[in-house]
Amino acid sequence: MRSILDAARERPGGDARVSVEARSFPDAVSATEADGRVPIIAEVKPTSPTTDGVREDDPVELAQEMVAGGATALSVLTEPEHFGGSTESLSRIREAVDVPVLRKDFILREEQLDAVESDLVLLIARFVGDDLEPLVAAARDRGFQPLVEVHTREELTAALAAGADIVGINNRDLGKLEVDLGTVETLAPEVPDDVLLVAESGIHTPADVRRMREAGADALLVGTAIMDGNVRQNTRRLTTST
Ligand SMILES: O=P(O)(O)OC[C@@H](O)[C@@H](O)c1c[nH]c2ccccc12
Repeated sequence: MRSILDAARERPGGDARVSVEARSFPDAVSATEADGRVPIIAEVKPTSPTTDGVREDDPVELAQEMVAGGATALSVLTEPEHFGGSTESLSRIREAVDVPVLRKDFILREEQLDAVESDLVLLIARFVGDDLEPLVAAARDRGFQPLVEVHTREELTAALAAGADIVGINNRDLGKLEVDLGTVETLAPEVPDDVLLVAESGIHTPADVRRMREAGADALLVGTAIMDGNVRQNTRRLTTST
């Protein structure tokens, strides 16, 4: 199989520039907090390089179950070759729910932002390098709320310099694929208070949720632990683990 990045480099952009009216993620996070729940971004991830098997259920039904379980927002993989995602399922999901939807993909070039509408769009600092600042601006110009993903202190510095106001700290090292929840604990103190901090990956139990919240995460991005089994119950268990 081609590497994720080789595949991403060749993926086309959209035919026309999109202009989205984004559902506010910060507002959704505040509303969840006011409701006494933990803000969780639940991820629709049919498969991944670190998961066994493929989940064949209708992605729209999975998404609706996540919202019924109290998810604040959804993350939808649109990468086709390694994660079983599609831009089409993202569009169908976004139509079917009211919560903000994050497009999870490996965007490297501005035109790739035009492949599909979403509320948030993921930009991975490690992969975009020096293009981060122009991509953040290009995403905002289209109405997207960019979520900039980092894993190291250098990437966090670059994300803040690029003007990111929603930062995801990935506990998974995308090079080695190893997960360490200590990543968020180490880097969270460096994130300014006016930046929304999302803890990503490797969060499985209510104890993990509490640990990431204590470290300072405003919201948590959870894939595997929600996709594995009863999606609504799994989401509920994590959104109520205060
Ligand atoms: O399944 P997990 O460990 O809960 O992780 C979810 C999410 O953080 C992970 O899918 C992810 C984080 N960053 C990414 C970048 C690309 C693809 C996937 C990801």
